[in-house]
Formats: sequence, structure tokens, C-alpha cells
Amino acid sequence: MSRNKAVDQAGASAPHGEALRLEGVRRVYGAEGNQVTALDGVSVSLPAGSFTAVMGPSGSGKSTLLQCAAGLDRPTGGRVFVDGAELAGDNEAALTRFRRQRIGFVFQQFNLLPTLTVMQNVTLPLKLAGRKVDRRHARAILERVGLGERLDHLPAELSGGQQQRVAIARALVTRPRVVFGDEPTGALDTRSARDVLGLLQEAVRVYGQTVVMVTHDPVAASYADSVLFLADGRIVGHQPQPTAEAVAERMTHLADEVERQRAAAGANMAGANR
Ligand SMILES: Nc1ncnc2c1ncn2[C@@H]1O[C@H](COP(=O)(O)OP(=O)(O)OP(=O)(O)O)[C@@H](O)[C@H]1O
Repeated sequence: MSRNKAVDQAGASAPHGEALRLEGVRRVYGAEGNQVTALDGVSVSLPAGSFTAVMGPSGSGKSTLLQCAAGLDRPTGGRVFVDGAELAGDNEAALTRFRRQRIGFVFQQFNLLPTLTVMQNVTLPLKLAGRKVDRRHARAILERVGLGERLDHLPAELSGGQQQRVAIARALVTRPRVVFGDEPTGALDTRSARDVLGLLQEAVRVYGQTVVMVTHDPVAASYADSVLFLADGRIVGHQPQPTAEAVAERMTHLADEVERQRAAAGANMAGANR
């Protein structure tokens, strides 16, 4: 099958029930001599209907992982499969089409269009994907996120938590296979964060979707079925059935470990330069 096609339809060979697979994904930023390896060979397989949190120290590659997995950034090497189909090649239009069909994304800062109403923001992905704008379906999703009464409001007329719930409705309206969240609760108060996490959990448990969420917050991570820990661009741990306490403890150890490794690497470099 051609690797130059934006999306290789490899669904038939995909393991049953696998929503997302990364094989040896690398992402190197910058020009030669000034390169940063953000992802250093990440391989992972996530089953359909799972809720995974991605955690790790600042700069460990969490956002890069999400962006590569969602087809918003291109890996330097390795392969990404969503729902059994490979995200690959250099055909930008086909990649965009693929994203619009199978992927939803929720950002920390909501990213709603300020001049569009709640309903218009939510139906926009359907328009962009050239699909029928089913307002009844959009309204049902907005009711599900508790905003059935706010359809004609502008984002500026809503609280942060409400705006993020609109963003979740927008991410779900196309019925995507995988929903990615990059710190979706990072800008919210505790109560709004809990609402948003409950909605993501519902997408998994009731609607069978797959959620992958980057977070710094052990409490948010405890809503997931499992946590992947990243450090220096690699997966260094996995915790099923996470509790906030266990995750917080693991993160403290991870931060100490990364600091020790960086100090040792610095000492080696200094020794080599002497
Ligand atoms: N566009 C870019 N150009 C150059 N370097 C980049 C770029 N994007 C990310 N990086 C680098 O790649 C590494 C991983 O960044 P990334 O944003 O994925 O980390 P993160 O774990 O999400 O961090 P944080 O928790 O602080 O958001 C960092 O060293 C970062 O500086």
C-alpha cells in the first residue's frame, strides 16, 4: 500500500478494538546543530473505549505526542494509526479530511470562534467536513453538556467552564473515534473541571469513544482508566486504575529521576569537554 497516500486504509489488518496505535514515533524540532528531540521512539496501543491520561514533567513531549497522534503535527519518524488507518504521507488535504472524520480535539483555551454563536461553533466541524448539518443532533449534544438554553449566545457571554463544554460538544458533534484533550481542564475552576471530566468519561463509558488527555493534575488523571507517564520524549511508565494519590507520588518520583538524569548527563558533558 502506498505510503504517499495521506491515509492508508489499513483497517482490515488492525487488531480488533484498537483505536490508536503509535509505532516508534519520533519528533525532532529545529535545524541541524540546534535540534530538540521532543519524542524519542514512542510506541503505544490504546483500545477503543478507553480513557487515557498522559502525564510527565514540563517539556517531556506530552503536547507533541498528542499533536502527532491527532495529525496536527507530523512525526519525523514512525507511524500513527487511528481506527486502523494510517496517518501518513504528504497529502495535506486528505489528512485534514481524515482528522475531520475521525478525530476531535479539545484545547486548554477552548479555541471557540468569538463571532459565532454556540450553535454555529458546534455545527462548524460538520460544515467544514461537508456533512449535513444536523441541528437536532447538535442540539442534543449541547443539551448533554448542559447548554441547551444557550444556543444563540456568543462565547464571550459564557463562563470558562461553559465555553469548554461548548468546545467538547464541538469535538463530539462529528462522532469522532478518538477525542484528544490538551489540558482541557487547565484553565478551569475545580467544579467546572469536574463537569468537563465527567463529560469525557461519559463519552467513553456511554458512547464508546476513546479519549486521550494530557494533564498536569493528578485528580484529573484519576478520571482516566490508565495513565501513561512520559519523560524526555519516552514512555517511562503506565498506571492502570489510577488514584490521585498514586499518580501524584509517581510524578514526584519521576521529576526527581529526570532531574538526576539531566544532572548526570550535564556532568558527563562537562567531563567530555574538559
Ligand atoms: N515548535 C517547536 N520548535 C522547537 N522545539 C519545540 C517545539 N515544540 C516543542 N518543542 C520542544 O519539544 C519538547 C517537548 O515539548 P512539549 O510541548 O511537547 O512538552 P510538554 O510535555 O507538553 O510540556 P508542557 O507540560 O510544559 O506543556 C520541549 O523541549 C519543547 O521545547
